[in-house]
Amino acid sequence: MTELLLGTWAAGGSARPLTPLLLYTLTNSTIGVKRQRYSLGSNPVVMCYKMDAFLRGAKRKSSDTIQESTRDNDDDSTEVKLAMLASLFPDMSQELLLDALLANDGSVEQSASSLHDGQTQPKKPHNPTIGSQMSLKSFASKPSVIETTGSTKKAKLLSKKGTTLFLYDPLDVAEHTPCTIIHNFLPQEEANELLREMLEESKTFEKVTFKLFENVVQSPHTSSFYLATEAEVNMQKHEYYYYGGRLADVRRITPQLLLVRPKVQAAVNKEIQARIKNHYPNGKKLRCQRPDEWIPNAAFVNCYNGPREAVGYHSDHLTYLGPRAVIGSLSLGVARHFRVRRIVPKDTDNNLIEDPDMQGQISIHLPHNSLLIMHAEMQEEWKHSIAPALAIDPHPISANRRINITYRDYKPNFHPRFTPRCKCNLPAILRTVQRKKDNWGKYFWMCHRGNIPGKEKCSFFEWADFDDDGIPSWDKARYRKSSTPGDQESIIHSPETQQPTITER
Ligand SMILES: O=C(O)CCC(=O)C(=O)O
Ligand SMILES: [Fe+2]
Repeated sequence: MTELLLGTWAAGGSARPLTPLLLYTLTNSTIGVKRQRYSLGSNPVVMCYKMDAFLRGAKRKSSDTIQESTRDNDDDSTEVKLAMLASLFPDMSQELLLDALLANDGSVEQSASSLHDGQTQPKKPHNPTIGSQMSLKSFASKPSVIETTGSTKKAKLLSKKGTTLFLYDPLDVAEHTPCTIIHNFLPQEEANELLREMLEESKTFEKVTFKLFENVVQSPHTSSFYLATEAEVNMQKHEYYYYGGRLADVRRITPQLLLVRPKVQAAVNKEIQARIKNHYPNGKKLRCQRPDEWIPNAAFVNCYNGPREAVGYHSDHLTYLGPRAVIGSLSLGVARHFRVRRIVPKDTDNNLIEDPDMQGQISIHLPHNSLLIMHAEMQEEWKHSIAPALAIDPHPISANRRINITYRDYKPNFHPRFTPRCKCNLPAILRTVQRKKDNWGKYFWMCHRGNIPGKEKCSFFEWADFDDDGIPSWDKARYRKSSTPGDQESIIHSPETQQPTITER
């Protein structure tokens, strides 16, 4: 089946962008997907950290035993399996294929035959154009009761293996996911003005081009990155690395983005406190969560032009945000569905250590002018995606487009001048053990040079050491020594940081 799939897209030799599902086919080598050349001409390779979902399965040396043990194989292989099914059932939605896969315990063959025979009755496709706000309170379900990580009370688990739970009500979102959603976040005209501004900007956004195995491929949507000052733009372009490469398209913040920023900052900080009080054990922040104010000093802006544009399941990279990062994500224009699912660890015998229903997919409806806050437990323990849609409601201002602005707090003490460097002398990336029970939740640094075409990653691996407040061990030893005492935030604006400083390593 793999042969068939790859044969389909690799044939002919003419360059064409890969679809999201075909991208998934390349993410894992463990089930025997062959590496094939796929030429996209001479596009420069720009790496983007948001493409984690597509890159996670890049080849590794068998000698890297610790890294091997922290691999995220199952998650990747689900995506590969989905792509296989998609090649056989091109007219079926990803959601239905996933349902079939989950109902058949991950077997592609069984899923294919049940879909073929009509045994897996595809649920009536959820119509993403429905705008009514439903609440789970109207459903009398009998949920199993499971203690979820970081919750003060026993949360009712409503997600089910093999199904998608659709959430619309902010109270349901807060209870069943690590997110908060605020509808009608901005005054209407302000939201529309920001949307117009970003639509204009997005005319020059590009698909991120990156390397997958030995292939150069493109992301299934366009994006750009915004910072407040010219100094920050330069610093970002020259000092920060994303999968072994640098971001080419980094821009100065626009007037509307600037106007909205303090509102996002105030709302996110308020919601962080509410989350801590109402959802975390003993009303205390999580270990490694920063106690200081969340400052949105950077924004990734994504544009999804039409229902097929998407982003695959991934966790956002913590390399420059630090552990337990919080992200404020503003949606404008066409409403789309934001999918989240828990990463459930396995024991040494590869058995799930939790109720399989914990892996059930949850879909959060993101209408125009909604602010979604991904809380501190999100990136380490959950994955998220924007799935391709069957249909969309055109928006009066943006037609088929959705704009998404993810405001992020780049922490000065996670600037690449301070983070560990691998043996290739590149800043390492920060990851978490997600799939394995052993060392689950532990942070580590590793090389990501293997994502540069023609380059191999090195064997660098180092457990990360953060204190209760998420402050890295080098903070005292290195960071404080070389920054203005008592003024850590100033480092991000400091002209001296425009010169890469690697002497301390
Ligand atoms: O478009 C969205 O809502 C999510 C985008 C996202 O996950 C990202 O930028 O990392
Ligand atoms: Fe993301």
